[in-house]
Amino acid sequence: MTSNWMRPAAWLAVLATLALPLLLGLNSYYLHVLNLAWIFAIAALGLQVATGIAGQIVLGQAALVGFGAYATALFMMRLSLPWYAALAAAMLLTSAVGVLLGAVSTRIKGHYLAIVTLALNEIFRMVALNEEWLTGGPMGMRDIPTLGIPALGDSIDRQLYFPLLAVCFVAYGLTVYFHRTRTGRSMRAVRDDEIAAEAMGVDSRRVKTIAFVVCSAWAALAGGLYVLLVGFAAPTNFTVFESIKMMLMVVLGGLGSIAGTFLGAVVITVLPEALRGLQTYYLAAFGIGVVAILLLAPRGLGVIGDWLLGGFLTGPREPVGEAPATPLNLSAAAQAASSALADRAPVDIGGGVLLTVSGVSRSFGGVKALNDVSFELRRGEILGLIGPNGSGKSTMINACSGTVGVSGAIALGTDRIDNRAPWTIHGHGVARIFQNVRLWESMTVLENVMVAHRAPLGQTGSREAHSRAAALEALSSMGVAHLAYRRGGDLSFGQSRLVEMARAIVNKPRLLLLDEPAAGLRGGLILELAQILQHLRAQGMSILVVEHRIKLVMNMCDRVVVLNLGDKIADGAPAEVMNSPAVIEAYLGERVPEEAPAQIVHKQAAVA
Ligand SMILES: Nc1ncnc2c1ncn2[C@@H]1O[C@H](COP(=O)(O)OP(=O)(O)OP(=O)(O)O)[C@@H](O)[C@H]1O
Repeated sequence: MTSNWMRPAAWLAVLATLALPLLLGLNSYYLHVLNLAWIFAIAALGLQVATGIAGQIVLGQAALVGFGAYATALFMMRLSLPWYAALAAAMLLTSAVGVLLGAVSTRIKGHYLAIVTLALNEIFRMVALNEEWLTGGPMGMRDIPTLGIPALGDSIDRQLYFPLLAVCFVAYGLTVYFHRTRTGRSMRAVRDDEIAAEAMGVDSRRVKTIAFVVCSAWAALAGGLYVLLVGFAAPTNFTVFESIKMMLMVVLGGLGSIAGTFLGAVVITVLPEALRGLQTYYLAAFGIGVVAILLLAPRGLGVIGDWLLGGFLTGPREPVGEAPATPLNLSAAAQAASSALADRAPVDIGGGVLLTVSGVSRSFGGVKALNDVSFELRRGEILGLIGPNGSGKSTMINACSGTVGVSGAIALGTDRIDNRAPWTIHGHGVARIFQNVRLWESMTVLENVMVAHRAPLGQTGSREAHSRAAALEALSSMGVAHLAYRRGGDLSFGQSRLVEMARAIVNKPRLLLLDEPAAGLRGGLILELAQILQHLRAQGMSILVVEHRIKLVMNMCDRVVVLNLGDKIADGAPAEVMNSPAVIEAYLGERVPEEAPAQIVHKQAAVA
């Protein structure tokens, strides 16, 4: 716990340290190095957004900086634009390159994308060297008008010291704000787990494109400021070595840490200059210095930077409920559920069909995971989807949520949802939980739920405040509001499961797809969960639930569909289905017609 005065005091110390070089009259060479540090800090910030925040590895940032530098110079020299218009135009043009990179990233992922972005350096070098009429070739562009402000000092480095620092701070401030917006959260969700993000309504293509646009815009700003400071641009200023240096700034600053990036940029720019006295050994000493910092602070300098930013990164924190005495406690939520149920008329499940699955098939190599499966789920119904291991249950949940493609048709009401993007299906009112819990581990529990929330159209007031309130309400209904500010990765399996449930119900979906919701929960909690599902149904949600515990299925479900080796083998009321010889055979591998459900339950108990 830090005292209230420590953070403001640290900020004052940081600001004083930044002002000191100019106030002490440091010579122009050192001021130049620091000016380059502020400029590199902006370029590295762009890289941090794409790589650290959105998880898209970019190894060609220097090419984007160079593109921005040349574009700024060309706009000023060939089109006679004033510097600010040239800089803005260069940022726009480089952002268009970002849009292209975004399009590429939807097709090429991970390390392959890194290789593609590495090629950017070579493409830039070839064009800059060979298109002499445009770029000046190997000699580059010289005599670019620099940005002098004579009133601020005798040399250009003195004049631009504070203005460059101010631009850098504005860029960092905007990015910190962006980090906690809906788009910033979605980016972090895509980075942590893209499949879960898409299933929770995040359009990953859009989010990645925005990340590349921000990355390119900040790169172009850095490139433009660079030519305005030094007055020239040559291919050798923007090589693959510079790209690697910027990646080093991001890694040293801590992947995902905005403030850390600034510290990383300062260290990587200033350290080699400070070690110049070692002459031929200075690069070796620089390398050793970087390794030493990473050994001492494996999470990067962001640990310091993020502490300085404190609440700015996560936004306001409203008080949340006390942690219950036991680690997990659903009883309050279950009690609320049962009293709400007592107040209601019995649910009408005769309100027509909500989900229609017709002739759905899906194969993985030679394995037929689903084979011409058809069934219906009525509005207000809890439909159990059961079957032995490997029978195709999860594949069916994946097909209904858009995570896998299928042949055949799946319709929600009158809308076809088969083979549609997961975020489109989520927009139709379908939410899910995964068999293996998939929270976004680096984000807080509250952020996890807020990512999935969609503010209704015509909503008055702040969308952000509305999302926070809805997320807290969903967490309360699952009895885990007290975990709101814990990191997703710090929860037990059972807690994660309940948070995932809260994330799924935050929009009050029309259809809830639950893949083994009781897995990882203790006995008492399972019964309470069953009560809560009844409550959700009473609120108008229809539920398709995969469950292995037959007793729970018998208690909770209105109807049951049974799969075996991809085929549908039964469909009907639980008791009737459990007495079906085909089901008994599928579960027990033998024909035992009498007391069948009891035997299946008994066998499960023996296995458990
Ligand atoms: N992505 C995939 N790649 C290859 N095979 C897959 C994939 N997903 C599922 N399968 C195969 O499809 C079959 C059905 O799998 P699925 O996970 O849908 O079954 P399940 O009924 O949910 O099983 P469990 O109860 O064990 O979770 C299995 O043979 C599985 O190995």
